Parts: sequence; C-alpha cells; structure tokens
Amino acid sequence: MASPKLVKELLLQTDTLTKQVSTGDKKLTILKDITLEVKAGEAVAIVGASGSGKSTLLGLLAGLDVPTSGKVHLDGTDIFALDEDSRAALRGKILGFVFQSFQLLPALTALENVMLPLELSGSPSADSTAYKLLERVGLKMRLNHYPKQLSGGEQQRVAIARAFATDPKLLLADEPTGNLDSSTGKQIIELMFELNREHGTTLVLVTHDEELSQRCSRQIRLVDGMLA
Ligand SMILES: Nc1ncnc2c1ncn2[C@@H]1O[C@H](COP(=O)(O)OP(=O)(O)OP(=O)(O)O)[C@@H](O)[C@H]1O
Repeated sequence: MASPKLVKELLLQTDTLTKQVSTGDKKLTILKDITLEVKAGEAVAIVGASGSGKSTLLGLLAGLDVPTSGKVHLDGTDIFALDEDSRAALRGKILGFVFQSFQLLPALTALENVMLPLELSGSPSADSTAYKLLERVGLKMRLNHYPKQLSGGEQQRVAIARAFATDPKLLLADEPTGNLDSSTGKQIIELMFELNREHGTTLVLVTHDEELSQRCSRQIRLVDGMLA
C-alpha cells in the first residue's frame, strides 16, 4: 500500500506494462515491461521513432486501452482493477486529452464543444466557464463557429480549452502540434505551457516535435516498445 505522501507526489505510475496483439497466428509485442513514474506538476515528453509504441502507451495511461499485463496507477488508483464505468468516471474527473486531429464534435460550435465535458461533469456554470476558457485561448470572436469554419490552429485551441475545462490533474496529448504549421505549432506549445503553469496541470505529451519535447522537464524514450 502506497503511503499518502507517495500518492500525493506520484500522479502516474506504471508497473511492467506490456501490450501484445494477435496478428493472424502471431503475437506481436507492442510494449514490453514499461515501468515509469510521473510526479504531479511535471511536463514529460514521450518520444521515439514511428511505430515505437508511443500512442499505444498513451492509450494505456488513459485507460482507453487495456494492457496484456502490468498496472497503471493514476492518482493512487489501480485503474485496471476498476470496471469500465468506474474507469471512465475516474478519467472524466482527472484527465484531459488533446489529439493530433483535434477531434472536436463537428455538429457543435466551439462554445458547445468546450461546454460538453463541463455539462457531463455536472458543472452548474458550463457556459460561463467555457466562455472564459475560449477567451483565454484567444477565441472570443469564434464562439459560435463550427469546427469546419475554424483554422487548424483555432481548432486545436478549442481542443485545448476543452481539455482544460474540467481542470484536469493530468493532460495527455498525442502529437498536439502534428497537424499544424510550425508557427501555429509554437503558439499551441506556448498556450499549453502557460495553462500548465496557471492550472498546475501535469503534462504527458507524445511528440516528434523537438522544440516541444525540449520544453518538457523530462523525456521518456521508447525504442521498439521498450524504455531506452
Ligand atoms: N491493434 C493493433 N494491431 C496490430 N498492430 C498494432 C496495433 N496497434 C498498434 N500496432 C502496432 O504497434 C506499433 C506501435 O504503434 P503506435 O501507434 O503505438 O506507435 P507510435 O510510436 O505512436 O507511432 P507514430 O509515431 O508513427 O504514431 C506499430 O508498429 C503498430 O503498427
């Protein structure tokens, strides 16, 4: 049993996390024996060549995918000891996500996209919180635009506002600058780190972007599914 102090300092902990998939009659090991720790407030980059297992690891850290063996402790909870509903509830409480492809809901406006996680978590002031966040990311003039009416950088700013809406302890991002030109990418990096400082959010980012990985306090490198 972890001590209360350990639980407070370690936000994320994995123990010999392994992921295998069946391809035809063969078993492919995508991740092998990943043991790592992330402390509250850290900004950590997961780096490595294409196919090294970065996105798979992020999916396991979020509890969106299930490991073949090993454990993930999130804020002191063994997430794979929970049933799916409890895991989803914990995710809603603790995690925010930013994806390479933004993943905004196309039928909702920018404001409605940011309001959604707030409404799902029962926030009584979803609209004013979402408004303030969109103002914070410089999109006050785009509240009622649909995703297709926004540029890539604007869509990613909405996605970041949405990810921070529930004030998550941990923000997971998969190639957040991957689909953006370099100057828009720089703005997105600045924004994430500003919000990281303002909210004290822990960041775990998968990235190929050298500038983004160097901004993080630590890099975790994967080589063929193993920690380098
Ligand atoms: N469901 C699956 N079935 C078979 N192979 C898979 C599956 N999921 C992932 N893989 C393989 O596992 C490896 C790791 O994939 P993953 O997407 O985690 O890599 P990555 O490091 O994020 O790559 P990239 O930087 O190109 O996005 C790849 O070779 C991929 O083809």
